[in-house]
Amino acid sequence: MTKTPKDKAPATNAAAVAAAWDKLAALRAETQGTPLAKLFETEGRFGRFSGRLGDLLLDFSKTSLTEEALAATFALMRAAGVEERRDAMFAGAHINVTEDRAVLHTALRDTSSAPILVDGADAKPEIRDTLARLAAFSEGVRSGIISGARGQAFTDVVNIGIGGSDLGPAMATLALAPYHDGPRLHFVSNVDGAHIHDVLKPLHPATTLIIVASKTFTTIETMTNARTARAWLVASQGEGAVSAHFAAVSTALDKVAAFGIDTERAFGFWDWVGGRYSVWSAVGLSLMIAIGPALFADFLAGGAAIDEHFRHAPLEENLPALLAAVGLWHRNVCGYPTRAVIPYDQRLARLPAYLQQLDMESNGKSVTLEGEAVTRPTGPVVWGEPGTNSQHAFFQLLHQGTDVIPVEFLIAAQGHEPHLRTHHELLIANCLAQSEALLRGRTLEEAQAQLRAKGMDEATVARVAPHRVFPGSRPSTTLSYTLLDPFTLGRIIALYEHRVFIEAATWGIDAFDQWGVELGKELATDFLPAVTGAAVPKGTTDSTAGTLSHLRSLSPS
Ligand SMILES: O=P(O)(O)OC[C@H]1O[C@](O)(CO)[C@@H](O)[C@@H]1O
Repeated sequence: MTKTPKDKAPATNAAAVAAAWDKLAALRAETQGTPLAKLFETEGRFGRFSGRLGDLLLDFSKTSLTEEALAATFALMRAAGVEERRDAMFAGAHINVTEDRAVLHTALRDTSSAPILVDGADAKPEIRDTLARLAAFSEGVRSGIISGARGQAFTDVVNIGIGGSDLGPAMATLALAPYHDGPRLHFVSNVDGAHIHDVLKPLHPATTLIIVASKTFTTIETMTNARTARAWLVASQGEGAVSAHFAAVSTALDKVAAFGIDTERAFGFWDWVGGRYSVWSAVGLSLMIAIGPALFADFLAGGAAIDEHFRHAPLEENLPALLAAVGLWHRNVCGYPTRAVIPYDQRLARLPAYLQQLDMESNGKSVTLEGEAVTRPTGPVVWGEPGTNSQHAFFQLLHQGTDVIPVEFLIAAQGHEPHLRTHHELLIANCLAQSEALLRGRTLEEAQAQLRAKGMDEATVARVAPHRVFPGSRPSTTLSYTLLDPFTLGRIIALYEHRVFIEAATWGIDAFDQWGVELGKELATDFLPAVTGAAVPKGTTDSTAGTLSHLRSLSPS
């Protein structure tokens, strides 16, 4: 695709954008203070404030969005050029302006015959070819045809990567545990030696395959862990075993070769796939080995189904747009700085961490596409833990703390353990009860009545009742679906990807770079010599120098 100035700037209408923000602020002022429960007095709220796609249901009726506010949010998105920017992304325009790159992770899950042009060349043949090589390799490992240096089948696979080269496959592998029929999967990401030590300790080198996943193949954590794994393998199997026991996933295949990994075992991807969007690419190799290429194809198909929907459904019926509308309303209009993601699914335990990178690395930005300071808050803090565990940890603050924290619940109608149906019923009951309780709260009068009903004297009622008041009107959304299968996981991830995209496009920021992280990488490299004995870099504060000197005095000589 030819780069034109049009690629670099979305079609925004500044006056209309400003008017839409003003309208939203005015609508908020009108309705602020109205209890959320009161909104349900108007019949049909659930129907009007929910969106469906097949069995996916996004219920956002437990938010303070009104019909007018929702319409104003869509007007804002349109004025900000969200639809044009979406089309530009799918067309391969260089919408990642600071890195001058196309953004086409969606191409990885597009199995249609239509070509996808990246800088004038069809990307599809290479995508198909890589997918076929990944499938052949995965099947080989799963069947034992591809084996270790001494002919033993691989029982364990260790993916070494960090950030997008770890979180996606690690999150998805746990999420899809019921579908595993391949070797055991392990993930090493942290440069803390404890991580690789603990992962490798129970494994046997003769039956372990190591996948080094790194888009750049320069990330210090990954390269350090890869070298440690190599030494671990060589110590017991000899240098000659490296080619049989290592595979790599990267865009830098020259660096993979320089590391000594066989080119037959190297799987490429492209600079138009951002790290945090790369689980759909060869970075998903570990997942494919765990669940097999056919189910991996289902996972891709789930993503593609949301892409289709995102491209063609009007914003008013578009699930990513509905989720983004809630996000923008909460972040910018209501001023809530964080949002909690609470999957009522133990196997989605890593989803909050995955979404943290997706959302916060994408939208943690303070300048616009034009390089000017933003004038409104951008990405919120995203955090969470699975329910019901989180109920016994931080839900106290969600219910009675001084901050309003919108919650995004996820729940399946079915679990994978039909013999434990009671557990799943309890899970659903808890999820729904929490969203209802956050919404309704409990008034002082209700608290007092409850205590009186328990036979408490008036003095105790007066003392205890205030502590049992819940303000309520705490917003939440609930995403529900049949079962967390590969297709649905693909849909959930793509849904969130496009939500992040829409929010970024509305704010006019570049969601696809991560210069803030690059800064940390540079500084750590500068500090390494000082940790091992050299002088601290010039300009280091007393604070850092003092702590470093303390650590050095305590480290083994
Ligand atoms: O895949 P790589 O190049 O090793 O990078 C790992 C991660 O580092 C980052 O650049 C910064 O954390 C992420 O965007 C990326 O997913």
